[in-house]
Amino acid sequence: MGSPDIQPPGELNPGAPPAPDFRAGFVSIVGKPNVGKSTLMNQLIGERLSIITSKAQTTRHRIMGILNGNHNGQPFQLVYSDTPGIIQPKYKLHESMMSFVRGSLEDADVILFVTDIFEQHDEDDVIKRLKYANVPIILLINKIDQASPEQVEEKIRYWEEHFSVGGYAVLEDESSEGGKKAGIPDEDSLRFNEDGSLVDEDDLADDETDAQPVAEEAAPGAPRKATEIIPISALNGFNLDRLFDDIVRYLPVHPPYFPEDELTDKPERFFASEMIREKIFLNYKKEVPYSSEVVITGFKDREDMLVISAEILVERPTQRAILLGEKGNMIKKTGIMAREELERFFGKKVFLETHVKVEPDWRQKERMLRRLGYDE
Ligand SMILES: Nc1nc2c(ncn2[C@@H]2O[C@H](COP(=O)(O)OP(=O)(O)OP(=O)(O)O)[C@@H](O)[C@H]2O)c(=O)[nH]1
Repeated sequence: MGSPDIQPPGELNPGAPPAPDFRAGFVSIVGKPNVGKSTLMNQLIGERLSIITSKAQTTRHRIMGILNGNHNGQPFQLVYSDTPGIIQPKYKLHESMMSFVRGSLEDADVILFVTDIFEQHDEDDVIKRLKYANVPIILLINKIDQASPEQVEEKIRYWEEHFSVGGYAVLEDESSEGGKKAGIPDEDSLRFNEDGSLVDEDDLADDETDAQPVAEEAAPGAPRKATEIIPISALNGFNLDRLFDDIVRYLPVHPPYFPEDELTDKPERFFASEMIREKIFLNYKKEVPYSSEVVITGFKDREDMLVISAEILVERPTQRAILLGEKGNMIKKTGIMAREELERFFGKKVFLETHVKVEPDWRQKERMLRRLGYDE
């Protein structure tokens, strides 16, 4: 099963007024580090906007990905926000990262709370942040490709107890039929009543035929719970059609926020620095990736190629030595990998030059962090 099948926008003509039933909204993807938030966003968007590595805390910024489309006749614009994994801040950098999470939750029309099947973390800090968000929260159990149906069932039960389903109640409408999935475990067991008990599909059958989507708000100020729980595999695209149906259904009726041709709120330079940073995460161990930051100092779009200059900041001379490697071997390897990735992303030949510079304690310096774009 692949990513959601989305029709091109069709009636979204620039300058033309949007359809009266146009739906648009902000969807925030939040959760602990390394649970698969960036993988999910890239799958939902169909573009590789967010960098992905197997190391925790790869994402440092809030990255918006914009998707226009037409889903079962419903024109929509989705503005996804991939956010840094929620952690207890140790550095000023972490505080800024957490302020991106806060900002994305304040804007959200729908929240995707991503957990993974093996997660042993204590998610209380995530739940605390979600408690009073008065919008639908879809709790996703990711990486189920690595689990048995029994393990998935067990995890669903765990989440029913810890963040039980309730709040926004949405009835199925006919248009979602195609999006329903044979899930793991079977789909019926994933529909819940407000009290957290399972929905009896036979009871629903009569109502479903002419039911319209209904979003029932939780009482103002009441602590929020998950609106529903969906097991997924972001990597394999499993259950993402079903998730997509639900996201579109929860979107408010609203005109588009961004022009149709806009893919993201971030400039090209941002993606260039992120791709170089990703290769640093892949090639170096321990503190080095976490102590590194990439600043694009030159970005020239020539007819035949992109000429990109990047400065890699590290905190200590020893880290600079590691980054460079013996006779500059390591930085050369990283540069080649980054250049290849940049060429794929920009669809053009790239000339990349990198310099490694020591900037002591940049992660702790407010002024430096502001310069590096760590403010909302
Ligand atoms: N098996 C499996 N692995 C997955 C799945 N989704 C993500 N991963 C892997 O999990 C790791 C972390 O994925 P990311 O998407 O970077 O996770 P994240 O939550 O954005 O991480 P942070 O940036 O640290 O917050 C990567 O190695 C992914 O390939 C999945 O559905 N199945």
